Amino acid sequence: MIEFNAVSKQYPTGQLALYNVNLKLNQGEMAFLTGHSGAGKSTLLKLIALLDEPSSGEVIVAGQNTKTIKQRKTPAFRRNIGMIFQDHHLLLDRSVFDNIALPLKIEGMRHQDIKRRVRAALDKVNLLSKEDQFPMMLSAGEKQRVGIARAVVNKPAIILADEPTGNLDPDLASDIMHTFKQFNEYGSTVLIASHDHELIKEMKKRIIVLRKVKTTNTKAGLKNGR
Ligand SMILES: Nc1ncnc2c1ncn2[C@@H]1O[C@H](COP(=O)(O)OP(=O)(O)OP(=O)(O)O)[C@@H](O)[C@H]1O
Repeated sequence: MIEFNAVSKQYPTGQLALYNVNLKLNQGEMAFLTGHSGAGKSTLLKLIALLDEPSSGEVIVAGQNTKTIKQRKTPAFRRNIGMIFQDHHLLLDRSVFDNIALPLKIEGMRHQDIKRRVRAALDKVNLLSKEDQFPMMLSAGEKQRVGIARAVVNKPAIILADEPTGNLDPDLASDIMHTFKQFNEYGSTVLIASHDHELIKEMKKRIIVLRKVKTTNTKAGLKNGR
């Protein structure tokens, strides 16, 4: 489902964020991406979601080399991917329902279908009773769950999460990880970048360790800690 072949990424500043990364994540798999701060975890996720492109090597997602995807096809491609960030990026002046409905409205879906899909997503993250509330009225864990509902409302084949539990206490963090596990059980391929080693171990899924590229030793790359 996701394949990196000899992928390197150098930012225009000259910073080498990834060097010679090889990785394969099968359809329906769930894995954690870990490594020190600056190891390139966010960069790797961005390359999958077409938010940036590799400097060299191939990133293959759902059978397509991301370099060959034309700009006008990018929105359709991204609909296969649900992305969750640590700071959920919710619109504070919109209700929970409207935040989650946004990607479907952009797609031009009919109101009745939007309602059905938003409620199904809210149900999956256990927030059905909060659809009329505004983000300011929610706890940190609830806000994060709204972010997850918005990312999965399109029923994406791939779910990517960048430090989704970074601001949460251990119980809430565990809850969120189990929510991801459920989406994986429904069939989505899930890749989560996280520093939370204890929690990751508890989840008993594959762990991929990214090593920070050292400027003096560009052979550093990715070690697959399966
Ligand atoms: N837009 C950018 N321009 C220049 N350098 C960048 C950019 N984004 C990231 N970097 C650099 O690339 C390297 C990898 O960054 P990245 O954010 O991918 O790491 P990370 O493993 O996600 O780190 P963290 O755990 O701290 O979030 C870092 O040295 C970072 O400073």
